[in-house]
Amino acid sequence: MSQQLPTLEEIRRAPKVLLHDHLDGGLRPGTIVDLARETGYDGLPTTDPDALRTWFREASDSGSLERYLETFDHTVGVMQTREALVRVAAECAEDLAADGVVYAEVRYAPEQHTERGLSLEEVIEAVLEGFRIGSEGRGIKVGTLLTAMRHQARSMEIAELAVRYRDVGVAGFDIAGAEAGYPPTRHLDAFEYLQRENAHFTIHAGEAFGLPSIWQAIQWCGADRLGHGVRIIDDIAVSGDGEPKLGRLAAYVRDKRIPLEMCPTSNLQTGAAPSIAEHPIGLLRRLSFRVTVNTDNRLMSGTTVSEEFAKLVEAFGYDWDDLQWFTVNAMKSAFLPFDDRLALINGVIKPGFARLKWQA
Ligand SMILES: O=c1[nH]cnc2c1ncn2[C@H]1C[C@H](O)[C@@H](CO)O1
Ligand SMILES: [Zn+2]
Repeated sequence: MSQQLPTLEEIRRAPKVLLHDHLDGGLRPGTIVDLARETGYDGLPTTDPDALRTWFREASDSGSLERYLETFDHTVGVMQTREALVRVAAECAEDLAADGVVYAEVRYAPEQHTERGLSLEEVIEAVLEGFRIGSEGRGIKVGTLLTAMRHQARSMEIAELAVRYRDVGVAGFDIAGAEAGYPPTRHLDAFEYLQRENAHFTIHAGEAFGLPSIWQAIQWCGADRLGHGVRIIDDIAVSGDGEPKLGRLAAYVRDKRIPLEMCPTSNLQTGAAPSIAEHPIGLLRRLSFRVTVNTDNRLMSGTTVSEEFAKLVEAFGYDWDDLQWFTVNAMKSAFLPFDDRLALINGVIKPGFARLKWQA
């Protein structure tokens, strides 16, 4: 039985979907070193790419989201010119395609890339250009999500840009950054505006703060999806007989099929979960929540979508049907028109998994 479980090599060949990946959390270490040199950024902890890769992993293993976020100073620090943004986005598309990702939504906060004089529009256009270059001929489609930082006050402006660029590669909107102390309702005007505009958005919620954050994201702000959402587990009681009982919020999330953008390795690093084997994804999958599997930050977590899947296979014994279920869940939850989602599910994902299952 166990030898039939998907291997990392096989998983890499499966057509995968990634909904939660930060552009500034996925740079190649060598590119960071090049860009630091080219742009005169002198804050890197080391200029040796291998040592830098290790540094990011270790510095992100702090158990605190706030400390984890400090490592982004260095990636954001080198992403301040048009050339740097084009390169980083193009390489991101290349790396995802090389991992077998067929559809991705990659997010970043435009407001963090204007230190050297770029306008928000120039930032957005550079990233779109990079994704166009990196995706071409590689069997991947990449959309972007514009993120507003939750401790800042620019969400309305960023939301307006998400609407303005929605037909040319921007798929939606998000808020990110430290969660405790910065509730989603702080940005209610931006979310209400997006709803009036029939636009899509996800909210980082239920990662470093609990149920009130998830409740606000859904019931006040109207989020289409939840970034992480792991703390929904706090509204599920498992009694002595092992039978889970859902509270009202957990039941609502499941009944409404609200997608959970789960990022297991990232959660271990920020202390949102103790281990992969104890990660709430196991129970949430069993209860048929609309769970999706994501990377969050490939550099900080030293991971890929395939590696996240492989870790879950190891911890929970997931088979090809489970991995296909996560993938179809993600595709159903994408901020893409319904017929495009269906075309990818029926034309790419199901045939791709069928081939792998047949070979296994
Ligand atoms: O997991 C996360 N939670 C909250 N904020 C995050 C996470 N990963 C990255 N960020 C922040 C840091 C980045 O600079 C920003 C935009 O991508 O989003
Ligand atoms: Zn994130």
